[in-house]
Amino acid sequence: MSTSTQDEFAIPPGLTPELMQWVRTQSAAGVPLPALLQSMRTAGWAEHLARRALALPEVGELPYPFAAAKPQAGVQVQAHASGVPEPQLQSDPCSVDAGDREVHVLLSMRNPRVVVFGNLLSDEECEAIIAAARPRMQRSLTVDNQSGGEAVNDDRTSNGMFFQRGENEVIARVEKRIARLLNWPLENGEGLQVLHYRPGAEYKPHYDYFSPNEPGTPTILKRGGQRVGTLVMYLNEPARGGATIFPDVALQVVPRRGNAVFFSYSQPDPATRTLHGGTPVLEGEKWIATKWLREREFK
Ligand SMILES: O=C(O)CCC(=O)C(=O)O
Ligand SMILES: [Fe+2]
Repeated sequence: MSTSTQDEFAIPPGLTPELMQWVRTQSAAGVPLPALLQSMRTAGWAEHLARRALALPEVGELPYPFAAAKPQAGVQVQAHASGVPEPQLQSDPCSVDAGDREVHVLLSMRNPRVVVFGNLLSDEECEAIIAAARPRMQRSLTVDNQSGGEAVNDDRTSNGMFFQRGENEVIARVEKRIARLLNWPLENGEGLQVLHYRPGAEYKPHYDYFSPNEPGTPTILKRGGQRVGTLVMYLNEPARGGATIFPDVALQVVPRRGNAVFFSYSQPDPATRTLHGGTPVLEGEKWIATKWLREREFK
């Protein structure tokens, strides 16, 4: 008796036909899921009902396709098809052709959108990037009032430097590979940033997008718009500590040379659940290269 047509328009318990129609219209117009969720919260919908309407997993529940809930008709669960970088993973491949290299897919999470890649960089490329960055590292230390010496900065205790886009042959090759892997124009990428963490150094949890409420943000956005994605590439391996963590979903990515963690955010909003940080290095040191991706050309 039940047909797929009826299923498509079935109204989930606790929701109204008007609401579901609104969801379908908004979704078809390309409004991202985090924005729809926020609108429904603002309109007074209970969190579990708002999530039900959007076919989003309950807080603490596994995301689709692991959850029992199926997406509602017209709702794009893959809200990242346009507007943010996204690797080509629709056919569940074990590896992706990034032009000059087969990159392995090690983990794929939908909400937040996180993908862990293996074999993105060769050992030689990691070494070359560290060697070129090392003499240019800036110490992000502050003066310690107590000792008169230098003390580490509270939130970000690594040292860093930026390369120009395409600055040398290795950088240009890697940038081209990233553009292909993430289906995002090379010109929308910021210059590669290299960070070096010594024991005790960390990067406290933060968002990579520019907070809409900060006075300096409009000026920053003139150069290419918002950040919409991040690729953190591991250039070496600390002996202990130094993982990249996503506290909202208790995910911990362990640094492994040549691997990378990618995440995207379709809104500058905590609803994207892309809060992340680098835990303190406990033993050894940690080198990473970060590529931030903007909405438009970054000049
Ligand atoms: O050190 C890490 O693993 C995270 C780095 C990070 O958050 C960033 O570069 O934006
Ligand atoms: Fe970050």
